[in-house]
Amino acid sequence: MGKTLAVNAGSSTLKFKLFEVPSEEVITSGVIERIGLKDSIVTIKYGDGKKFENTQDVKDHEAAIHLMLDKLLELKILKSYDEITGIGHRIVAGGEFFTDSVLVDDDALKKIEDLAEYAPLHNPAEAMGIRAFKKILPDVPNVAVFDTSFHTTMPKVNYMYAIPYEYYEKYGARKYGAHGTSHRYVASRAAKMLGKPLEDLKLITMHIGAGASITAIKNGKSFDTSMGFTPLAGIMMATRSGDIDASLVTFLMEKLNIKDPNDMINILNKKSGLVGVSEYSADMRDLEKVQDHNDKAHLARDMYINRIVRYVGQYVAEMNGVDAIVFSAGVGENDIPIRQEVADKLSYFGIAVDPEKNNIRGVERDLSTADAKVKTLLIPTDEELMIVRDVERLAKK
Ligand SMILES: Nc1ncnc2c1ncn2[C@@H]1O[C@H](COP(=O)(O)OP(=O)(O)O)[C@@H](O)[C@H]1O
Ligand SMILES: CC(=O)OP(=O)(O)O
Ligand SMILES: [Mg+2]
Repeated sequence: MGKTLAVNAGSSTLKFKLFEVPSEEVITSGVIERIGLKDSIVTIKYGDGKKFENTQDVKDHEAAIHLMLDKLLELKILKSYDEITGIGHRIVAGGEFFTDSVLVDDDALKKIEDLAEYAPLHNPAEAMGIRAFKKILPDVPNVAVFDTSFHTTMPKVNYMYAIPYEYYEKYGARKYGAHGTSHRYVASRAAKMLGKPLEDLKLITMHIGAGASITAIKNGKSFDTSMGFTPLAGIMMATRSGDIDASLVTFLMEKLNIKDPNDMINILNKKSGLVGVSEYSADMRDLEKVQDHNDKAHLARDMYINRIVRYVGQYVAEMNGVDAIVFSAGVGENDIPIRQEVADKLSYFGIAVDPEKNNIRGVERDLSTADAKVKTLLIPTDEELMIVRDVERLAKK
């Protein structure tokens, strides 16, 4: 018996769950949303139905980690940190180096920090989280669970870029993808909901939150995914551009008189996507509220939908078919009109969502109409459960 904490640092959020192990009972679950924006939202569920909620500014992930640690004691969820017997950390980039989760020693931590170029918005904050725990609990095992691991099954034809081959060999310039822990989880749930072995299915899983990616899963394995060398590629996101013509980078650097390429990448990572186009907000909730009288907010939502539809179409073609599509993560679990519009635009494939079934947030449900040829599923993701299982598997070795 023990308590394992799963820490999941996203680009705009810090999520955490404290589990009783091995029962996997959730003792506490918390989320700090809108990190770095005005009015961050802190929600912690604990005890028998108790809930702590507060709106306060949380300026970065370091502040979020400290807030989480303080609240665990303040709310008397823990008497002391010593009750924690294992910690699992979500790490976005593992490159070709980490094909599975690992127990974090000094070498692994250094490697995670060295991989920062592969996920600049994520790995530094996530490594900082590991360091924070190593400091307060030096003898408790930390396990790193990588977003990229699930995608290591992608065939070469799908992960290679059409650039000189030696850049792949020398520098690891290839597609790695992200959100693998989430895609893996929702795919296994989808197989259960469909009552079929995962190995027999073609699925398209849409993890659409602040960061967003779409994965083609064939025979239970990641076959292709929309994120690239870093999580900047693929569909449009909260603050990230998604796919653009690479020539725009140098063209805009010249126009904007930008000398440091990192400053340009920073614009594409942090000032683009929904917030860049709408000039209003990175949060879909804000855009939904104003879209009727704000043309740019409306355009941003329409572009977001268009990019999802494009990728689903691409993956239906690449897998030569699809059995089900899955909506998950912040937008996928909560934005009812976006789910409906995406499905309506994909009707050619036999995708059809029943508006009544779709009128729901955050629960597992088959949203399809009775005559839909391809199922549409709503599956809330649970990266933390996958993380805690890997802690159990590796810390006991
Ligand atoms: N009720 C809602 N309606 C529409 N969008 C929502 C809603 N709740 C959350 N979201 C969207 O989900 C995003 C957060 O997604 P999430 O997957 O939790 O984040 P992260 O990518 O940081 O892990 C928010 O930025 C917001 O756009
Ligand atoms: C990889 C990534 O974009 O993660 P998140 O959605 O949590 O920001
Ligand atoms: Mg996330």
